[in-house]
Amino acid sequence: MEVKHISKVIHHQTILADIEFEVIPGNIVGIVGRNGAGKTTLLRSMAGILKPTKGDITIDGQSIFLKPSLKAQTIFVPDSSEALKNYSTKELIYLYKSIYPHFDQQYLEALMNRFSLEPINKIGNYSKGMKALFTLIVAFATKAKYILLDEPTDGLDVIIKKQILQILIEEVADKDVAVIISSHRLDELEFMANDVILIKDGRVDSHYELDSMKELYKKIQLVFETELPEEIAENTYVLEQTGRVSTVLIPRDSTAVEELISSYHPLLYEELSMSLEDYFIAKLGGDDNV
Ligand SMILES: Nc1ncnc2c1ncn2[C@@H]1O[C@H](COP(=O)(O)OP(=O)(O)OP(=O)(O)O)[C@@H](O)[C@H]1O
Repeated sequence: MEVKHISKVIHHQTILADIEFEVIPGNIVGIVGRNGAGKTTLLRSMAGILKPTKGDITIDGQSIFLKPSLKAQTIFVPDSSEALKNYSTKELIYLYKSIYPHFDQQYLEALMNRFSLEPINKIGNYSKGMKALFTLIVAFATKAKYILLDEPTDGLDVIIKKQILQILIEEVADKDVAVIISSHRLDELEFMANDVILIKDGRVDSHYELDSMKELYKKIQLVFETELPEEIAENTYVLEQTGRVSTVLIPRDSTAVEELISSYHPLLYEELSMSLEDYFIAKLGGDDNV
């Protein structure tokens, strides 16, 4: 799937501006950004639900807006299953079968069994976690190639989250599908996604393959006789400072910053492993929820 320079303007407000990237089956792509950055609008555009003001979404080179049958290769799972709450599981399966020609009911039933989900007369009566699991299982049962998930693990307990992560990873490893996830949970994305796209004010601020991103920065712990020298604070990203102990990020290839640090003779200089979360906190400024 190619996202080709899409822009979306709603009521004279630019929600998305010139977004471009490619999604290759076999990958999990994380879309991160602060509230209101445009993640949901982007996912809904990729599913063909919203038509961009400019640009196009193509699958194998063909526009999903000019060839609507291609939309059956995508499924968008919203962050709240409110819209589905009055359906029974049976009705929902019937509905999805009519939209997705390759819907795999056997697979759905096998996964429902595995996660002890009984068929129900009203999906709204499932617990929040069961609803999330069920909608995810249904999404994979559609056999769509591009699964678009809006905050799939938001508000779920650790056990359900693990189950969801497990299904995601198994699906992508075994089948020719791509999963595109918007999430605030950077620690989970780090575990799952190979590709991370940071959206800021409707634009792609940065797009990194996880491994190459970790090569850009170095996380170090520093201890000085007194508190962190101001000159160092100004030339690094300070992640944390407790008394004389500071944790900072520095560009990996910057000898100038390394020299600056050593000129202050730290009592301790230790490299720590860097997480995706560290990077985004530095990039977006001091907020765990990007
Ligand atoms: N139909 C609409 N009419 C007017 N404004 C809209 C519409 N849809 C989205 N917006 C605006 O576009 C911006 C991006 O919204 P979007 O829901 O895509 O962001 P998001 O990154 O998914 O946010 P969140 O993390 O809070 O879900 C917001 O400022 C929102 O108010």
